[in-house]
Order: sequence, then C-alpha cells, then structure tokens
Amino acid sequence: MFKLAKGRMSIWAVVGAVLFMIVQVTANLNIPSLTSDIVNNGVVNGDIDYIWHVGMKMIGFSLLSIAAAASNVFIASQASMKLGHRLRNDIYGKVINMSNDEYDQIETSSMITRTTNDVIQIQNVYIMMLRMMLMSPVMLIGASFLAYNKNHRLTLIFLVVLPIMLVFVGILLYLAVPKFKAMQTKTDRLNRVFREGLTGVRVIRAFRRDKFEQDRFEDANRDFTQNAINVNIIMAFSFPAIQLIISGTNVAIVWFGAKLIGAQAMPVGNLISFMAYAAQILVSFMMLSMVFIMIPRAQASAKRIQEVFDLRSTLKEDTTPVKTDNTPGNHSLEFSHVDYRYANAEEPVLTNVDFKADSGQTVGIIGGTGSGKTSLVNLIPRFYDVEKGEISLDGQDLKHYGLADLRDMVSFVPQKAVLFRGTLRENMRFGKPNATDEEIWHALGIAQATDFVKESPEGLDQYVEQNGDNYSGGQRQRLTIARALVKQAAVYVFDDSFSALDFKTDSVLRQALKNDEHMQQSIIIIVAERIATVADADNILVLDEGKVVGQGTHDELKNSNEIYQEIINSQIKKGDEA
Ligand SMILES: Nc1ncnc2c1ncn2[C@@H]1O[C@H](COP(=O)(O)OP(=O)(O)OP(=O)(O)O)[C@@H](O)[C@H]1O
Repeated sequence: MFKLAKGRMSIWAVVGAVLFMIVQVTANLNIPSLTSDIVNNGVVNGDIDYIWHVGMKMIGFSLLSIAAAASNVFIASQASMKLGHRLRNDIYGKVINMSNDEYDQIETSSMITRTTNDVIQIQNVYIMMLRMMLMSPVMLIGASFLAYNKNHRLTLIFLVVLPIMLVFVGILLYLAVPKFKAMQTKTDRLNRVFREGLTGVRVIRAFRRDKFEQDRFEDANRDFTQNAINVNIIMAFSFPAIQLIISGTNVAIVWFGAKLIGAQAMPVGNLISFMAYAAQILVSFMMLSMVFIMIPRAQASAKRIQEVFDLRSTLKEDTTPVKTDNTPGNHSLEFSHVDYRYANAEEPVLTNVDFKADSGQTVGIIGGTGSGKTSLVNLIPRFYDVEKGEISLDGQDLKHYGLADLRDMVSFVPQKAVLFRGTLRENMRFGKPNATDEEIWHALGIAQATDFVKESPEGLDQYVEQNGDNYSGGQRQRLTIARALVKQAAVYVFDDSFSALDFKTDSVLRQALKNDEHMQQSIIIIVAERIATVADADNILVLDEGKVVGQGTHDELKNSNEIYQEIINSQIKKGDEA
C-alpha cells in the first residue's frame, strides 16, 4: 500500500497533516486540565474572574482544535483524493499501453473495479491514516500521561479496562477483517455478471435466458449484500459495546474517585478531567483499532492494483528507435518465416508465414474460421510480437521502430466495429486530430457512408452513441473504414471489415479504394472470408491452420490450390462467387 503512495502522494501534505494533527491533539489534551482548574480553583472558591479567565482559555483551545482539525481534514482529503486521481490515471495509462497478451490476463470488469472501487478503498484508508492513525497513538500516550498525573491510583483502572478492550478488538479484527477483504472479490463478481448481462442483453432475450441470468445476478448480488450486512452488523454491535466499556470505565472512575475525594486524597475537578482523559484514551484506542480493521481491505485492494502495475509488457521498445517515414509511396512490408503462439498456448497459431507487399499492392488473406487471419494482421501494428522470424517495414524489423511511430504508419480496421461516444467528426478524427471536414467527407465517400451520414441534418455533428449503437452493423463497419482512411498511413489493414456489407457495396467500396490516389501509394491488407472480397488483390494468401498453403492471384490459385478451390466451391453452392 505504501508502495502505491510513493511518488503519488506529496510528502509536504503528510508533513502538513501531521503538524495540524499535533496542534489539534495538544489543544484537546489541554481542555480537561483546564476543566479541573476551573472546578478546583474557580467553582470551589467562587472566583468568577478565574472562571472567566480559564473559560476563555478553554474556548481558545477549542477553536484552535477545530481549526487544526479542519486543516488536517482538508490536507488529508486533498492528498488522498490526488493519490486516487494519480492511481486511476496510472492504471488507465498502463492498460492502454499493454500488449494484448497482458490485457488478456485480467478481466475487463475486474479492471474497472480495480480502477474505481479498489482505488476508493486506498483513498479512504489514507484519509483515515492521515487523521486517526497518527492522532490516536499521540492522543493515547498524551492522555494516559496526563491522567496518570491527575491521579496515579485511578490509573490502575486501566489495567483492567485495557485488556478487556484488547480482547474485544481482537474478536472484532478476527470477525470483520476476512469479511472486509472479501468485499473486493465480491464486488468484482457482481460487476462481471452485471457487465456480461448488459453487453449480452439481446442474446439473453433471444435465447430466453432472462430468468437464468436474473438468478445468476441475484446470486452474486445476494452474496455481496449478505457480506456487507454481516460487516455492518459486526460494526453496529461494536459501537454499543465500546460505549458499554467507556460507561463501565466511567462508573469505576466515579466509584473509586468518590472514595478518594471523600478521603480528601483528590480534588473534585481532577475527577472530571480524569474522566475526560479516560474517554480520550478509550476513543483513541478504538480509532486505532478501526484503522487496523480498514487496512487489510485496503491492502487487498492495493495488491489488486499492484498486480496491474506488475504486468510487464512483453513488447520491448528499442531504446534507440529508427525514424519512420510516413510519406506516401515506396513502402514495403515483409513477413519472413513468421511463427506466433499466444501466451500459454501449446501450439503456434501461425507457422512459417512468408509474404511481401509493396506500396500500391493489395494483399488478400483468406481462410476458414480460426485459420489465423486476425492473428496474422495483429502482428503488423505489434499488438503481439512474433515468436520466430521477422516482420519488416521499409526494410527495418518492426521492433526497431518506436511503438507509437510504428502505429502511426499503420491504419487498422478491427474485425469488431467499435465507435466512441461523441460526434461523428470526433470519431473520424481519431487517427488524425486535425483532419478537415473535406478530408472526412472524402473518406466517408470511399467507405460508401456518405448517403446515410447525409440523411441526418446534423451531418458530421451527428451524435454517436456508445459503441456506435445508433448505427446498423453495416453502417458501423463503413464508419470504421472511413475512420481508418482519414488517417494517413503507409499500411492499411482491413480485418474482415467488409463482412457486413452487401455484395454491391463491398465491390463499389473496393473499387473506390483502388481509385483513391493516396491508397494507390499504400499497402492494403484485406482479410476476408468471401472470395469476392479478395479476388482482385495482387496477392492472395490462403491460410489453413496457421500455415500459408497457397499464394498468388485469384486466377493462379483457382487453378492450382485445392483449399482455395474448396472455398470457391463452398461459396458457389451458396450462390456467392465473384
Ligand atoms: N487471445 C487469444 N488467446 C489464445 N488463443 C487465441 C486468442 N485469439 C485467437 N486465438 C486462437 O487462435 C486461433 C486463430 O484465431 P484467429 O482469430 O486468428 O482466426 P481467424 O482466422 O481470424 O478466425 P475468424 O475468421 O473466425 O475471425 C483460433 O484457434 C483461436 O482460438
């Protein structure tokens, strides 16, 4: 937990909080002594001036205590909230820069819980620590010392009370800590089920799994709620129990104190101040215990956050990266004997992949489901790194480029069409923030998206919902294609991006790509399941179980490659051939 705060929490904030806390405790410790003075010297002797004089001092200390407490709270809250702010930023930065291999290791819902709920736990415990954990021991020691000064013999009461308190706190820790720790994993589970239900709501309805999913959520919710109730019951019982101990202590103090007063061994005022110190001792003891109850939960949260920071990127950046040249034309991309295996997978998903493409050429990649097409194109922007072999761009191994520079060279349309909440213009400028409206309309034109975009009077200002949910699947695909085209890159990758388009749009779109001046100077990689989509590519790779089993033009392959022929035949049967 302290590791997380290092460099993220200002040391001056800690110093400031400690200083104000010391002022507050000093003021608080003075007030009971002044009370005994007022009683012993003012009330007993009927000295009104003395009562006024000491009374004003008491008010002064009270005001000082309030001001110091407010300053401490202000500093502690600010420092803790800033710690939370930095933690959230750092987790997000880490996640965004992870390679897909690391990203696969922690579930998305758990990642969200870690960024929100876990960070809140750390914030809360730091506020408590900057207030109570520092204040309680100082107050405990100070009040014990002053109580002892007021009367040595009465202090003996604590020899009985404190062991009772210790046993009580021990039981509390034993019962509450595991439940507090479990809160985080239960929150994770609740979020996971909720997220799955939300993202899969249409499937759930279509398969009439509403009841099943509702029960699943109910189960996770009940488990979470029950644990929270148990924690609250324990905490709720603990407060009256503490009150009982404090009241019992007061009764004992009054009982023995009265005897001492009767024997003239102690003035009345000392009894009053002794009782106040006793309350301070017991309350600080309790506050300290509360911190110890909260710390394990925050520690569990800290561990979960640290796990994210500890994910080491397998993508190594070259310390002296080669400069990229993104100017159109004269680019080349080459795969040489490339193997790739997913982390923890036994078999490689790609074996000995070899091909080359130059600017102005289109490479089609075709193959059955699961043949490794997506895995292959994911290697180009280094979402993953090759296991064996080499991929080079413009004659340089991809690993020699800075990651950001390399990704600037590649424009990628992923299989799943994802848009972001905001205006269409903002979405289109994702890869080129200063793109003009003219450039955007040009890209929309190639992507065959102009018509439906123009249907809305708001044009490029039209609103895009989260995930682009206010567009049809085909419209979303065209918009993601347009977004990729707005970005000026050396290599354009379309991962099965034409699948939701009807045949005519697919064909017109590819023709528009061919006719575009910039695209004529770029390398285009098109992954597809449909023969028609890749038929006019300059080079078609036929993938089967991660191996390139054929390479050539449509005419070459259709006469010589068995698997390509099988794909053609299967699509002719569906009335689907080019
Ligand atoms: N993140 C991953 N971790 C482990 N294995 C994976 C991962 N992604 C894909 N695979 C496996 O790699 C193989 C190839 O998957 P890939 O997505 O590259 O195929 P594809 O040809 O693009 O399939 P499709 O046409 O269905 O999109 C599959 O067997 C799949 O199970």
